[in-house]
Amino acid sequence: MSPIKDICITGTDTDVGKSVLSLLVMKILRANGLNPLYLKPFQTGCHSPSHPYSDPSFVLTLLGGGDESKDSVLYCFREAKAPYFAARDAGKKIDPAAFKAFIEEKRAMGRPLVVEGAGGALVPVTERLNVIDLFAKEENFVHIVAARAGLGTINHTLLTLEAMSNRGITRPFVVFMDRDGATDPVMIAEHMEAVERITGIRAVASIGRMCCIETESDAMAERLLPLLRALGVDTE
Ligand SMILES: Nc1ncnc2c1ncn2[C@@H]1O[C@H](COP(=O)(O)OP(=O)(O)OP(=O)(O)O)[C@@H](O)[C@H]1O
Ligand SMILES: C[C@H](N)[C@@H](CCCCCC(=O)O)NC(=O)O
Ligand SMILES: [Mg+2]
Repeated sequence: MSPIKDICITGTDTDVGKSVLSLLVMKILRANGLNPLYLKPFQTGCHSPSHPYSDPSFVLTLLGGGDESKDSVLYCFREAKAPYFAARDAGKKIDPAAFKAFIEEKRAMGRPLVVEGAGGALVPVTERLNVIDLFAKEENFVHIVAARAGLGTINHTLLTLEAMSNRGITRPFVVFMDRDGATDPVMIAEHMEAVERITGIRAVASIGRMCCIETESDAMAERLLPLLRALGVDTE
């Protein structure tokens, strides 16, 4: 058993910064004495899990240490599409039971899991199930929503939280990602205010643009300390 709950990272969209947030979560967990395992069960748009454009390559290279990228992916499909369509193009189907078994196998390693979705919450993985359906079926996960920081995010964030709530995920954490560094901090505060007023969920952090992720991510990861405390990790 890992000392904290495993973590699922869902997005309000593709390209919002889930992989960057996964990296920061991995870093802050490591900095606080844990040995997390990053998983990207459904990777699309790549030839192989260790392809330089894959999310595991991005996260694990910046994290340093051994290359676990092959072990962190369950399905990898070449087309840069929703997993269901990318699998279909390859003449394959994604099996939800295989996803469950994959998570169980990784859990048995006793390391906290950091599991990144693919695209946004409602992206299809099978004909009938989407990313958040599969995540919601797993017990004892905490859920983090990576939300874009810019204008339009109130709507996308609330829709995502509603979809999660409809599947029994009622208390996710929200992190606003200012990927382009273009959003006025006052506006980000307003996004947080709107989300909290309407859902009761308080955003735990906002992440600013890093000009160089390699050199700035350690410091940026510190912004997730409130999240760690909420997860019950003893922080130094
Ligand atoms: N805070 C940030 N500072 C600098 N660059 C960022 C930041 N957040 C995200 N990016 C960049 O934005 C792009 C999209 O981010 P990322 O790959 O994390 O998105 P994603 O949500 O994981 O997408 P996908 O759905 O493909 O998994 C990447 O090039 C990433 O390096
Ligand atoms: C190709 C992207 N990078 C991503 C899949 C995004 C699907 C978005 C589908 C949609 O919402 O229209 N793949 C992935 O995260 O592995
Ligand atoms: Mg990603």
